[in-house]
Amino acid sequence: MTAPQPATKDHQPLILALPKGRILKAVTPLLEQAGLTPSDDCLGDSSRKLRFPTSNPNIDVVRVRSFDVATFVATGGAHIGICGADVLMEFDYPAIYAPLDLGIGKCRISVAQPENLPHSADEWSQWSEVRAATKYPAITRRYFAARGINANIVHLHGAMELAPMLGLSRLIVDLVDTGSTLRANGLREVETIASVTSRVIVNRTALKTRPEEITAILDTFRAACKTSLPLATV
Ligand SMILES: Nc1ncnc2c1ncn2[C@@H]1O[C@H](COP(=O)(O)OP(=O)(O)OP(=O)(O)O)[C@@H](O)[C@H]1O
Ligand SMILES: O=P(O)(O)OC[C@H]1O[C@H](OP(=O)(O)OP(=O)(O)O)[C@H](O)[C@@H]1O
Repeated sequence: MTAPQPATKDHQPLILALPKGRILKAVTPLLEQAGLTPSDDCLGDSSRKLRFPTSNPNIDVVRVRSFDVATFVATGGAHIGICGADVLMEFDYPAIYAPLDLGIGKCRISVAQPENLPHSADEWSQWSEVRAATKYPAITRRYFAARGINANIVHLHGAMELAPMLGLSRLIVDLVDTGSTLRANGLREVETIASVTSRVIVNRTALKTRPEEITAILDTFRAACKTSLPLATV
């Protein structure tokens, strides 16, 4: 890649949307490898700033909630982003192209229920309705609809594991990695809906209007992934 030239009035920096939290930590070594090190205050919690320059004068980073990364990229507010496949599956935005799996943020999205209930998904074939707590209403509806079951959703934004014990729902649909959060709350995984890793995502229009710059960034991420993948796990 040729040395990046500074952005000018007529040539605005590309915006890369990153999720705060665990993915930001995991992706930092990849950003460094890709020559996109954000300014120091991007990684700390003390700054109230949300937009940061990087070591590449043509690329600025914005730090947003993980679900909002997809929305910023789909609407064109950001040209590129990094987010979990769970978020992409939930929104299914046609404006987003997800060309690169970074292999970080590995987990799965699963259905879980209290340990003391019969735990075979076969039992569900008897049901026409189920109440499920989740922050993934679309994924949950689709999953149960494919089995002929109408899912009544209790839409939460965290602590889904509390829902069955407090009578909000029979099931939850949530992310599982080690399974320790489920176990600590008397739940067990019944079925995996999908495996999840984090992807580099691109706004399709931006890819058409600024193809060389975006392809160059994708190439640097690809190269960075090859060299640092074994270290870059959440
Ligand atoms: N336990 C986990 N193990 C590995 N990856 C995870 C785990 N939980 C979440 N992820 C991945 O990290 C992404 C961000 O999750 P994180 O928990 O950091 O944010 P969040 O709490 O969902 O976001 P916010 O605080 O913005 O609502 C998820 O979309 C998923 O792809
Ligand atoms: O299987 P485990 O290794 O226990 O990981 C699963 C937990 O991780 C995520 O929560 P997170 O830690 O991000 O907290 P929050 O979403 O409730 O804020 C997810 O929502 C589960 O609660």
